[in-house]
Amino acid sequence: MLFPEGVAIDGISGEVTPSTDRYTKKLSELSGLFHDAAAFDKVVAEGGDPIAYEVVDYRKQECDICFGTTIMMPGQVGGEYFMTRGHFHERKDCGEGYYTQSGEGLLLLESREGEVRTVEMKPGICAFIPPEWAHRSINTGSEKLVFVWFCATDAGHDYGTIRERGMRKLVVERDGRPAIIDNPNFA
Ligand SMILES: O=P(O)(O)OC[C@H]1O[C@H](O)[C@H](O)[C@@H](O)[C@@H]1O
Ligand SMILES: [Fe+2]
Repeated sequence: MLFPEGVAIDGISGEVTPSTDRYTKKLSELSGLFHDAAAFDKVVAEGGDPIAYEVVDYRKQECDICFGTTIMMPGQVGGEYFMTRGHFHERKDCGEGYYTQSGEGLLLLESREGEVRTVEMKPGICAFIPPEWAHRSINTGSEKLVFVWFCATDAGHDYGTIRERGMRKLVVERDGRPAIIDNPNFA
């Protein structure tokens, strides 16, 4: 039987207390994601394989909804900002919400039909991710980007589609500001 509880979420650190699970993605685990492979190898080697992001869950299998935080470090690879892998949900009826607590970023979304949208990520903005839109978050700031996400417990992740062909757009720094450009490697 499940019991109600208040879960503390620290909007600066992203810590969830109590949490049920967590994982850390080191930059080296994101091989193939960034357009500049040589720059990627260099940042991994010279930066001591930094943490790119961490995900902390509050998830109970006996319940339909779950939530947690994603804590994204600032950083760049060949001018491209640190980002998450990006995924569609396995369940085609499942959307998601991302409520930014601190930092600044861009949520890059791509529909199955190939339409691209971005939603600004900053404190006070809750991004609505409809079903069947792939989503990738990108830390465009110089601080941690911390957001609370909530979705169906069994939404599932389809990483393969984005891993194999990338997303249509990249988010890079141009003149000190984020710019959305065509992905030259999009296949
Ligand atoms: O799973 P990624 O695409 O690497 O993104 C990292 C994580 O971001 C958010 O927290 C989502 O709600 C998670 O479901 C996702 O796993
Ligand atoms: Fe998701």
